[in-house]
Amino acid sequence: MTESGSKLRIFKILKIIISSLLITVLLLFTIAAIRTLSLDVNAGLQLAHWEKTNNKSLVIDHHQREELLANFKEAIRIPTVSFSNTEINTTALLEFDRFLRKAFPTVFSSSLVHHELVGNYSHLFWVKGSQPELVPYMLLAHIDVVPASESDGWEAPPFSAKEIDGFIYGRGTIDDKNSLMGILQALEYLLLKGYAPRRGFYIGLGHDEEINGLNGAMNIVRVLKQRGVQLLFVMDEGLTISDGIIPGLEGPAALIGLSEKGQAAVKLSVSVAPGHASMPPRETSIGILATAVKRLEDNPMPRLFGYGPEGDTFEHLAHKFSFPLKFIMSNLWLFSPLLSRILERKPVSNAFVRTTTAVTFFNAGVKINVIPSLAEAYVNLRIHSAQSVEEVLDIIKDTVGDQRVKVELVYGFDPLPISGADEKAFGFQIIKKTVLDLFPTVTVAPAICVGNTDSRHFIDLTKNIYRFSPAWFKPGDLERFHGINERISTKNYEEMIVFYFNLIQNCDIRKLPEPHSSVHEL
Ligand SMILES: CCCCCCCC/C=C\CCCCCCCC(=O)N[C@@H](Cc1ccccc1)C(=O)O
Ligand SMILES: [Zn+2]
Ligand SMILES: [Zn+2]
Repeated sequence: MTESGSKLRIFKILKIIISSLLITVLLLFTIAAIRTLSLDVNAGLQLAHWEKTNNKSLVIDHHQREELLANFKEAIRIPTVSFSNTEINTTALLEFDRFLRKAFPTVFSSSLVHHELVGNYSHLFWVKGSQPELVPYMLLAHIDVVPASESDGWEAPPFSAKEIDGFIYGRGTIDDKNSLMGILQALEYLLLKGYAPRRGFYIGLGHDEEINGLNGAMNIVRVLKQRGVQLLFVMDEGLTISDGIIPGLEGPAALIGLSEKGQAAVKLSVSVAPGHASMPPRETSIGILATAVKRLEDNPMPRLFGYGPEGDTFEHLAHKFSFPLKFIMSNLWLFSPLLSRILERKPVSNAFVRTTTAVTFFNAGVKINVIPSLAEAYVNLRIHSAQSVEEVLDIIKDTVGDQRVKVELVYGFDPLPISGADEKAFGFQIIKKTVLDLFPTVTVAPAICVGNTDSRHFIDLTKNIYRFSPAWFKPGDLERFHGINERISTKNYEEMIVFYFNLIQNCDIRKLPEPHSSVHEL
C-alpha cells in the first residue's frame, strides 16, 4: 500500500472512531435529557385513596396560644444541661418532671395513658389504642440540652426564653424541647377533645441524649425489650425543613433521615523521652503529632457519594434545582462523580459525600522549658453509610503512616441500617403525608442524618427509624444548633404542635393506600 493510501485508511478509521464517540455522547445526553424531563421519583401515594379516619382538627385560639407558649417558655427556662459524660443537672431534671405533670394534666391523668420514669429521669408514656392488633409506633425526643453561656454572644440569656420579634430564644428551642413539648402539647389537646387512638403508641423522652443516651434511651429500650414490644416505626429528632439552606434549591425541602452516619472517636498519641528545652531533639512529640493531624486534614476520606441514601436525596430534589444542577442530579448514573466534587466544597454538603474527620482535642506540654513526653489528640469521625469503623481505622493508620503515633479506637459504631422510603414504608409515608398536608409547597426527600440521635438505640425494636422534626431551618439557623442564639419562631412552634396532632391521627389508618401503579392496573 502506498503512503498516501495508508494515510487515507488511518483518516477513515479516525473518522469512524470520532463519529462513534459523538453518537455515544449524543445518545448519553439524549437519555440524560429524557430522564431530566421525565424522572418523577416523587410520584407518591394517591392522597384521595387514604382511609377515612374522623380526624379532629386543631385551630389554636388566643387562650390556647398564650397557654402553649407559656408552657414552652417554662420548659426552656429549666436548665436541663448535660455538661459532660458524667455530669448532668439532676436538680433541673427533677424540676422538669414536676413541670411536665403541671403543664399536661390531662396526659398525666388520662386512663388511656400509662406513664413511668425510666433511669430515674427519662419518661416513657404508653397511649393505649382501641385496636390492639395494630402494631404500635413510637415518638422520641430528649429533655437534656448542651451547655450555653450568655458570654458567648447570645442576644438574650440562653435560659430566659425571651421573645424577640416573634422568636423565642433559648437553649433547647430547636434541640430538642420543641419536639418534646410539641408532642406532649398535641397529645394534651387530642385527649381534651376526646380523642382515643386506634393504634397504640409510645412516647420516649430521654434525659441524656447529648451524652450518648446510655441511661435514658438505652434503659427505655431495655424496658420495652423485656416486655416483648416490637414497633411499626420510630420517629426522632434529626433532619428538618430546610429553606434556603441547600444552594441552588428552589423552595423548602423536608429531609427525612432514613439512617444516620456511624461514629468513631480515635485517640492519637506520641510518647517520647522528656528533656531540657535548650537541647531539643529534631522533632518533639508535639511536632510528630501535629504532622499526623495535618496528614489527616490534608487527606480526607474517599468520596462515597451515591453509595448511601444521599444519592436518592438529590434525585428527589432534582426537579427543584435549575439547569445545569437539575440535569446533573437527574442523571446520577452519569454525573455522580461530578456532583460529589460540587458537594464537597461546603462543609454542610461535604458531610453527605464522605466520612468526615474532625480533630476535636489537642493536648500537650507542661512547662515552657520542658520537652513534653506526651502529646495527645482526639479525632471525631462521622462514618459514611458505605464504610465501617474498621475500614476507617485502617485508613487513619495508613494516612498517619508513622509508627511513633499510636492510634487507638476510643469508641465507635457503624452507620445505622437504612429504613424504607417506598410506597409500603408506613412511617415514611405517614410523615410525608403529614408534612404535605400542613406545608403543601415543601418537597419531601429521604436523606441521611449526619449527627446521631437516641433512635439509634432502637434498632432491635424496629427496622423503620425516621429522623425528622418539622422545624424550619433558614439561612443562619444551622449555626444556632448547639451554637449561640438558638431560637424558634412562635409560628413554627405552633406548626409543630399541629404537625404532631395530625401525625398521631394519621397513624390510625390500618394500612397504607394501594400504590399509584396498582390502582391503575385494577
Ligand atoms: C445538601 C445539604 C443539605 C443540608 C441540610 C442539612 C440540614 C441539617 C439539619 C440538622 C442537622 C442534623 C442534626 C442531627 C441531630 C444531631 C443531634 C446531636 O447533636 N447528636 C449528638 C449525639 C452524640 C453522639 C455521641 C456522643 C455524644 C452525643 C452528635 O451527633 O454529636
Ligand atoms: Zn438533639
Ligand atoms: Zn443536640
